[in-house]
Amino acid sequence: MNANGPILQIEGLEKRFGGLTATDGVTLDLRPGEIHALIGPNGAGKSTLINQLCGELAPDAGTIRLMGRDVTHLPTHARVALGLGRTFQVTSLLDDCTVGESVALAVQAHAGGNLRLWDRAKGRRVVQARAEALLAGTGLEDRAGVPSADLSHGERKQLELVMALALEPALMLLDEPMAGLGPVESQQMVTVLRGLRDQTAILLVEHDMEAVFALADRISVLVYGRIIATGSVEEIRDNAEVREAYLGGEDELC
Ligand SMILES: Nc1ncnc2c1ncn2[C@@H]1O[C@H](COP(=O)(O)OP(=O)(O)OP(=O)(O)O)[C@@H](O)[C@H]1O
Repeated sequence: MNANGPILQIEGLEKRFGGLTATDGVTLDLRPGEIHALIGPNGAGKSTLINQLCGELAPDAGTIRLMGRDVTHLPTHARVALGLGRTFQVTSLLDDCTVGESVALAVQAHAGGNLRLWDRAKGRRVVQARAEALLAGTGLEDRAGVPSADLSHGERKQLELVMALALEPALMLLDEPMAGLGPVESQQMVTVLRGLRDQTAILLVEHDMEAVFALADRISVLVYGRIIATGSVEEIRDNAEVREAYLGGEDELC
């Protein structure tokens, strides 16, 4: 793969449900280190697109390339092995585990057989150190001993993100990371996501426009399954077609 080539290339992707075209010729790319937001009204086809990228839905036409590799017909686990990471709209944590244990489990799962290179004690220290490094700067550093069940909604979202990052993905698909967060938690999540730029490219599906404008390098706008515009925050804010389609032309996109 070309190191400066796109992390993700989607070309002419199509998905139909009976007579409804939920993904209608979507072409989109993600560059290394980029936060690319995907916005659009309810029912525009954002989840359908994400599910095709994950391998949970098979497209009817088009291609998906991950770091140059055609993954269109690969199963989810093969895409994950190639560097695809994701979080979910619904939290899916192990409530019996503490924050520290949860992250350590994810680190251990990723390290797999490599841990056998060391004796048990050394292996545990390596996992522990990596888990602490992942938690640093997330707002969860001081919560390592707390059971996941006792976390606030915002903290659970952060923990899921950290666990997904333990797998060192080249591309993270984030499905509404701000959903259900209060203003303080949202701000914290924005800070955490901004800090991830060096680690992974991010495709961010998000309704919270303040967060999108604060984070996105580029924004793509999906309406009725079609991308009607891709551009910088300023370009999208000033785009009359976007305002018309997204807000019924009533107001500025703000
Ligand atoms: N499994 C399915 N079978 C039939 N129609 C579906 C299916 N999944 C989604 N759709 C339809 O496809 C269109 C796109 O839905 P999708 O959930 O992808 O939109 P979305 O942009 O994610 O919406 P939201 O912002 O509300 O989550 C909608 O009209 C939806 O009803």
